[in-house]
Amino acid sequence: MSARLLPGGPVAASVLADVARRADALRARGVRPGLATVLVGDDEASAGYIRIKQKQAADLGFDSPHRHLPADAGQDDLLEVITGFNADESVHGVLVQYPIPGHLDYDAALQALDPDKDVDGMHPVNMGRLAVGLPGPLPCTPAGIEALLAHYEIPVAGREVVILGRGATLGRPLAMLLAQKRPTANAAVTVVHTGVGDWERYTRRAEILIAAAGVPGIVRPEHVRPGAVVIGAGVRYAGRRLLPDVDEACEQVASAITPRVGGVGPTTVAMLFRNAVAAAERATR
Ligand SMILES: Nc1nc2c(c(=O)[nH]1)N[C@@H](CN(C=O)c1ccc(C(=O)N[C@@H](CCC(=O)O)C(=O)O)cc1)CN2
Repeated sequence: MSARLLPGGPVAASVLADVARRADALRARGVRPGLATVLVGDDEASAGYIRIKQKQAADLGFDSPHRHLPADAGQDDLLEVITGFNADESVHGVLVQYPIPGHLDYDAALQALDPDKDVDGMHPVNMGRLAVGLPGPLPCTPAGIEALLAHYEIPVAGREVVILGRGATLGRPLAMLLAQKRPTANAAVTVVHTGVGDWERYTRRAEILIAAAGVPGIVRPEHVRPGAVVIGAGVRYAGRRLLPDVDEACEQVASAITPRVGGVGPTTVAMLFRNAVAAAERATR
């Protein structure tokens, strides 16, 4: 068997088309959506992602003020930039590009953000909203995965979804999202992690297996139930080289699978803009 591929590009395009319509409607009533970005240090990959986001912002007609702090900036410098954007009414969304230099505290920076401007959906208030089912910005990669499954009409409701990985940015919020009572979710979700000695006992049961461990090549064909849908969401980088969690050979066992490059990744950026346009709509209602 060779699995059907599930590229993220068409999913992202459809989300961004909706964002473009909503941004046009905002501008028609005099509101230009504003997405601010913050980069600390000289990480080449992060600078590249910021450029992608700024280009996308320009294409969608967003303002995108940017602050680049030097690698030796202090926590106070970072907090000053964040509180400045919090107070700026022309800025509806703010993101601090991850990673930041090791001497800085990312969680503290996140907590300094106005939760209503948190376009990454990672502020504890927004995680809490997700946990209790209140509306709010959703973490981008989990939201991208839900959108990808819906786009390819892969039924999720009532099915056995196993997530390998319990990280705060991916596995944990994704479990909350896919267990919610909505037509594109409503699954029987299990979260397992690599600290569980026999984690493959769980992954082999999955009708939909989502690899979110960040361990290159950890999911091999023998860990996959034949005919399962496999979503590769966890990645590591060696420099700029992408090292996915899912071994290529899983294509021979799965019925459908995300490509190793161009799978979940592109949906993450689209969801960022969906959160940003929603923040602008909320702030100017
Ligand atoms: N504040 C944030 N920081 C970071 C995030 C984030 O969502 N918010 N995510 C990553 C970086 N990132 C966006 O910022 C990002 C990374 C990768 C991709 C992507 O589409 N990757 C492609 C592969 C491209 C390649 O070959 O390298 C893919 O997965 O197919 C999009 C966004 C960390 N920081």
